[in-house]
Amino acid sequence: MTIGRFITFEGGEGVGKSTQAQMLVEALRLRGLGVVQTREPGGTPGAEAIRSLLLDNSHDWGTRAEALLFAAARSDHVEGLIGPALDRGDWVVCDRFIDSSRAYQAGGGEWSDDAILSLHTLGSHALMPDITFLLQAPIKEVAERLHRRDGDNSDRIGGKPADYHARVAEYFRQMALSDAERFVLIDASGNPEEVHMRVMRAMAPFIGEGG
Ligand SMILES: Nc1ncnc2c1ncn2[C@@H]1O[C@H](COP(=O)(O)OP(=O)(O)OP(=O)(O)O)[C@@H](O)[C@H]1O
Ligand SMILES: Cc1cn([C@H]2C[C@H](O)[C@@H](COP(=O)(O)O)O2)c(=O)[nH]c1=O
Repeated sequence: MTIGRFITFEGGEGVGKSTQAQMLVEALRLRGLGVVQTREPGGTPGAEAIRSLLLDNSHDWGTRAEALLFAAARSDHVEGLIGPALDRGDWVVCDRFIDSSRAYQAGGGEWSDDAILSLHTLGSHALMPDITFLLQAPIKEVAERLHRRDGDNSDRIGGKPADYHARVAEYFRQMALSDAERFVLIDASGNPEEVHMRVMRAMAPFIGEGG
């Protein structure tokens, strides 16, 4: 008998989070588990509306408004979807969560980690994932994937300068190193099936396949 777990995928733009989240959801469902698949910013109608505001290139939000909007979207998402799913005993697989705010708005931006976590306490009862997969792959490989998918287009945050994204990547890495119980570092290079195998190897103890 397994209990529902809250699993998040984190990492920089285009590293393969959505692809791996989808593959994990299918693998868990094949094992008969109830799984809710979701993403941030978004996941509920209210949070999806905030997503459009945040990522649309038509308005350049200041760093304060940006962090507050991400926290507001997350609050609606936790209250409307994630919390109820976990209460039912379902598994939740989420593409990005609080660690993205820590990496992008604190690591890449001007907020402190404490400030971001305080907003999370106010907005979302400080809910933390049970397992966080941090996907990492060489910049060149990821750039090729992004170019194949998006051409020269990017959203407001994806289009920020390379040094911003380098700070975000380093912050993700530091978070993972300082919380090795929750984070699992995944080598996201190679084809999607190879990456999925690495994720499933790390999942084995949680789904009773640890041998
Ligand atoms: N292991 C892989 N090898 C090659 N291509 C991949 C791999 N994983 C994902 N892709 C492709 O790379 C692109 C980015 O993948 P995906 O959308 O899963 O990344 P993401 O991290 O969720 O992106 P974003 O940060 O923009 O949401 C997609 O076109 C996807 O099909
Ligand atoms: C949750 C969250 C996200 N972001 C940024 C990261 C990305 O640039 C976009 C989300 O789009 P994608 O579908 O994952 O590419 O938003 C952020 O800055 N802070 C956050 O908390």
